[in-house]
Amino acid sequence: MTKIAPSILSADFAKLGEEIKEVEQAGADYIHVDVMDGHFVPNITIGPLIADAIKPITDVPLDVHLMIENPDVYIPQFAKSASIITVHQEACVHLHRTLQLIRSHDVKPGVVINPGTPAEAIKPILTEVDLVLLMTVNPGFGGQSFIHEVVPKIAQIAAWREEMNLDFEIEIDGGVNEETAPICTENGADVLVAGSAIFNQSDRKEAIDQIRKSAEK
Ligand SMILES: O=C(CO)[C@@H](O)[C@H](O)COP(=O)(O)O
Repeated sequence: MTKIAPSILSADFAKLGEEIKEVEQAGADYIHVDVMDGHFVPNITIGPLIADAIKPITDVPLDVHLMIENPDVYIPQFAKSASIITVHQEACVHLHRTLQLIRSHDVKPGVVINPGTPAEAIKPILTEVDLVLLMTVNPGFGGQSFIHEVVPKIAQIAAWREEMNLDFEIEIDGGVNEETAPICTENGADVLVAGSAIFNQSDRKEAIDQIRKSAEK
């Protein structure tokens, strides 16, 4: 079954705990936590203190997406709460070492690439990851439109996964909704991140169910 990861970037931060409880009860598979530093991306969001505060209120694994420069500095802090930590290929000077650092903290390592980065940039490290996250918007903000030109990269990563006999998950993030979800899954995606398509709806269960249903058509 397609996994759904609500992105709390689009939640109401004044009642974050309630928002997380609601998507947990609505069947979320991961809670997607967008960490932005105002340098790698033009926005500032969540730090390790917030991730630590979220962790005890939910049984859903935290999928922490680091959109920050020098991620190695913050990995030990986020490792206290995260089940998965993803780092950007574009932000890592020594990507292989950074992925091993994440695993050394007993956290699943994942790699992310921006829409403008070719799939080939991460081919040499696919053996090191539990998850590949393909951005279908330029990172920094929720509510943007899905960039369709990324779709062939989903299929390419899925083909390499099969050829190399690997079993990492493929996650898609940005502009995912009922219309774009099936495009992702028919090309090999397993996990769909959705922010505005879930949190902008009053009935979060209905929103999650609809995205999942359309993804599995
Ligand atoms: O990482 C990001 C944005 O940088 C995403 O996780 C967004 O939060 C997704 O929001 P929607 O496009 O689903 O509204």
